[in-house]
Amino acid sequence: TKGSIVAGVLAPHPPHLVYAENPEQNEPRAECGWETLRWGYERLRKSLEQIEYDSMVVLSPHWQTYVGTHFLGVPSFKSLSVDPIFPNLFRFHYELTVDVPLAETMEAHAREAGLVTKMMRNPDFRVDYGTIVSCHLTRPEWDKPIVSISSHRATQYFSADVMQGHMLKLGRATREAIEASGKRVVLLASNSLSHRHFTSESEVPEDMSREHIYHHGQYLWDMKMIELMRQGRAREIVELIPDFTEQAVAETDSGALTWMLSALDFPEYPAEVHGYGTVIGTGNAIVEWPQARHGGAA
Ligand SMILES: N=c1ccccoc1=O
Ligand SMILES: [Fe+2]
Repeated sequence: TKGSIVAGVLAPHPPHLVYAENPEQNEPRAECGWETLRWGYERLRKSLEQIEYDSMVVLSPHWQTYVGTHFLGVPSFKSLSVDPIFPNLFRFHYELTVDVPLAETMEAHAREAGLVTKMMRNPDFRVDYGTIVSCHLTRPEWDKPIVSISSHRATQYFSADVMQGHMLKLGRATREAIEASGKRVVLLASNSLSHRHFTSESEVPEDMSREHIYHHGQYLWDMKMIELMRQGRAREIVELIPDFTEQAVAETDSGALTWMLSALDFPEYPAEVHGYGTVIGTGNAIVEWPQARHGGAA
């Protein structure tokens, strides 16, 4: 049977959200924090309970590669992930499985589409925190295999437009690979939206009296992009991403959102916004494109 993408999710990865959840895998403990976003992830999880799927595929801005797009290619990983900037918030003992056959099919389709690709075969590789946070908040049971895709640095090396071109191709290749695999897959674009942020931390990191958008202009950009999502205007979102990336210092620089909307073939139905909130001043939206409820696969 032909495989399908059953949902696409904008699934931001601030480690603060895992810190505040107090899961047993994370060493630090919090007294509260970022509840509106965490409730948004609860609404997402409830929505995803309605669908059957085999694997999750995530593109993470925090697995940064400099020569092409890499795919995790080892069946499982078990280690400790310490956030390089927030070791006081995120020291997470992860144990995960990888859908290596699906990753290999994706890598082959991407390579045939002319992209520079590589399978990552190092069993001692430390999985990045963006992959871990987005997968944990989407599926804390950790009972589904994942594929993790790196973000290359075309935006920084060349421009946001060069990144767009690569990600449009990678999205199409992802869709074709999933269809060929026969699997039901949820895609996760693991990025924040506007990304100017505070450079000093409160005495109590989860002190929500200190949490707010960094700058009014960032908020206006976030609301513009979210409104297009709600109106089912994915193509216009993608066309705006280079300006959004540059003017809101947005984490769409990673290519993750472009990749996902391309893989979904630019849905024209309204996306479901499960929540929006700031984390150290950055804008974060949890948004679901329920593909299976709109005529199935992309
Ligand atoms: N994108 C992020 C946003 C906010 C806070 C921390 O880490 C992140 O990686
Ligand atoms: Fe990030």
